Amino acid sequence: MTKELESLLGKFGQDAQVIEDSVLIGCSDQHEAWFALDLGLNSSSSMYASIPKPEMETELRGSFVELRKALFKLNSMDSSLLFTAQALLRWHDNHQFCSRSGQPTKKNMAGSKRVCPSNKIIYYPQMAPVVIILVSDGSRCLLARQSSFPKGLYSALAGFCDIGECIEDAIRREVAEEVGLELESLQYSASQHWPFPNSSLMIACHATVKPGHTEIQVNLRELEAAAWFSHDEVVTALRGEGPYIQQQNKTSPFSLPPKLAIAHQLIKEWVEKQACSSLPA
Ligand SMILES: NC(=O)C1=CN([C@@H]2O[C@H](COP(=O)(O)OP(=O)(O)OC[C@H]3O[C@@H](n4cnc5c(N)ncnc54)[C@H](OP(=O)(O)O)[C@@H]3O)[C@@H](O)[C@H]2O)C=CC1
Ligand SMILES: [Mg+2]
Repeated sequence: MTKELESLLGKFGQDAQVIEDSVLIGCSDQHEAWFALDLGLNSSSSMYASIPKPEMETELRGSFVELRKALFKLNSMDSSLLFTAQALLRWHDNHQFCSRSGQPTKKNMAGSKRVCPSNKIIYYPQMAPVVIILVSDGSRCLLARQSSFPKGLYSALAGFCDIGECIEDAIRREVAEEVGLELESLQYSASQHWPFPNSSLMIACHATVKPGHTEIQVNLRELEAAAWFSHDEVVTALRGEGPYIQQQNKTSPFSLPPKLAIAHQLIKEWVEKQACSSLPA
């Protein structure tokens, strides 16, 4: 495989030395190590900037796709490898220098850390903890959208944990800040590594509001809109069949995050719980 990569880089006039910038992202069932290498095709300042993207696509008989867009097509194993690759390669790119000495840092072979040769400080890749919460009032769930989301897409509330905060406090604060609601109960669901915008550890929970306390006050500095959605509306959106919703005098199909996003799993879990609780005893 290294030979194939050397020959590919050679075709584009690149030195095989760049392979040393690769990072270990996993291993196959047959114990073959998998590495990722950033060819820097999108960066004008990169040392690989001379590699023309269209020619590389022709050579590899494929096309480069933005990772966020690929989310709609990938399976969970490929996405997990690509998420690790994206997060780790970006971390190395952003930690080229020691923040104490200003000297260049050096990557270890696997790419699991960088060391400053002058003062021996070790830098490890970091993930920011982010809480993601699906709030329910018993029969409806609360979904919100930011202006940067694709039209009509609503997701669960999310936010970065502040320093010194536990997960429970971060959840209660984020929900209060973004929609002005007070939570009654919390239940952990699952977690996910998420490489956007940098490496985050998404911690997903279900939450319920105090009975009768359902009035939303949308914080328009953080969100474009937030609303309660019924079980039927969410089921229809999960099937990809709308319904249409009114948004800034325009109608857009109401849609939910892609299957690989933990928000999708939280929403699906909520729908299943609702269906079970409505069954006759
Ligand atoms: N996988 C999934 O299913 C989902 C993932 N997400 C992810 O969750 C993340 C957080 O959601 P979001 O609602 O944006 O968060 P927040 O509600 O915390 O709002 C984002 C703001 O928080 C501040 N902030 C605090 N700490 C950080 C940090 N470590 N990195 C970046 N910004 C920070 C920034 O404010 P300032 O600019 O004022 O400094 C930023 O603009 C997003 O990155 C998103 O990709 C969200 C929904 C679903
Ligand atoms: Mg938020």
